[in-house]
Amino acid sequence: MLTTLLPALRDLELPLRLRLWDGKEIDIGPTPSVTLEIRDPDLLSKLTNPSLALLGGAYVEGKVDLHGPLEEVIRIGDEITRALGEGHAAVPVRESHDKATDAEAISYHYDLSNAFYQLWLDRDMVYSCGYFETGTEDLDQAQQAKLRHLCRKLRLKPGDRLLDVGCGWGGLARFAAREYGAQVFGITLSREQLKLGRERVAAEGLEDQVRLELMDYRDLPTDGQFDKVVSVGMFEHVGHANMPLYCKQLSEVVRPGGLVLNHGITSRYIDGRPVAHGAGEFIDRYVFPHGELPHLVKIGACISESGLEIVDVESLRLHYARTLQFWSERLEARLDEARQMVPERALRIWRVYLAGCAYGFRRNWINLHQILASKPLPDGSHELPWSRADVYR
Ligand SMILES: C[S@@+](CC[C@H](N)C(=O)[O-])C[C@H]1O[C@@H](n2cnc3c(N)ncnc32)[C@H](O)[C@@H]1O
Repeated sequence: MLTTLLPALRDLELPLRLRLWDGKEIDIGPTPSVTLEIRDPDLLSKLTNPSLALLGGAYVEGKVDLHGPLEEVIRIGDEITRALGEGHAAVPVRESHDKATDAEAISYHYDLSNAFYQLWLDRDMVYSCGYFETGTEDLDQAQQAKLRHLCRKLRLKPGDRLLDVGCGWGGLARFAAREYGAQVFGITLSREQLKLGRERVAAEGLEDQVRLELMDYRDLPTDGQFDKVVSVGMFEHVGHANMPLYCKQLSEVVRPGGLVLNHGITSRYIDGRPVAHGAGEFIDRYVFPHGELPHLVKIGACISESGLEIVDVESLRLHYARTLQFWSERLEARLDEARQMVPERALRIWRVYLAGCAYGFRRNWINLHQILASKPLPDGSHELPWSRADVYR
């Protein structure tokens, strides 16, 4: 098998060294910066037709070990896959989503360990794309700027009733209450998030303003009681099939004249098929089971069909690449501590996922869009100012 694989790899001139199960080392190019240690001989035959799902899966299952900077490992894995991989056409995923399946998928990812997430997220544990106003900010600054950006787009003011759909550990809810005087109701499907989220609300003495609950978006009261609705990094879990229902919920929970802001990852492809070369397959199998990404035009269509009027759209793709780069570097710097918090298998999954997604956003495999929509008043007017100038003041 090596006789087929080695010439093909050598043609790519990658700074890669192979270390075989018997200790033998083969340099693929000059001055290798990355060593791929193949521990399972059966893997060799599969490497003649690799995919990112195969490589990532082999690492997670301990069939290979990776040595060298993770960013470089991912780049080399992508180059090998693109050059040698074939027959990995990505097919659009259309899974059915019910409450029980979604709750299980959410628990798998978000109930992993609060301590682990605390290790590499910012101080407010915001688990979504940051906002870099100049590109020189650190992670804490970028996440605070993102929370402010969201609140400004929502034109949040004291006393506003804000619903945060998929509130995570409550960072935005506390920010909106503390900085803008809003009354916030946040929902999550993760028990661990809820526990720590509530502790943090109490620690800040914000119980009168912030209520966090374990609730599915499908169970929200649809009586238009909220002035503003925000959903950040949540709709990736909804699924194509339920997207119209999700948008209908957003439209029905907000009062006429109110605003809805949806912030989330969007597909590069109109049909929402996963990223090529097996990256999407890896994410679905190991990271976000049942996650599905719609294209901007699809979520846009659903929002419009729900009766909301889209008033502003912003892409933050490179902001997410940078955020993920921070998360990945912060985790890489604290691997020994992380090993005390989660099983080795989970650590391997999260390492590949964070570095891989940073790479994917940088390469334009996926995007991130903030979509601001207004629920028109009966006469068709809305409550927004004439320009966006106030967002940047
Ligand atoms: C990536 S986290 C984002 C958390 C938070 N918005 C932030 O930016 O830090 C996704 C959140 O969506 C929530 N979520 C996912 N599916 C949900 C559902 N069906 N109903 C309610 N919340 C859900 C998860 O529990 C989690 O809190």
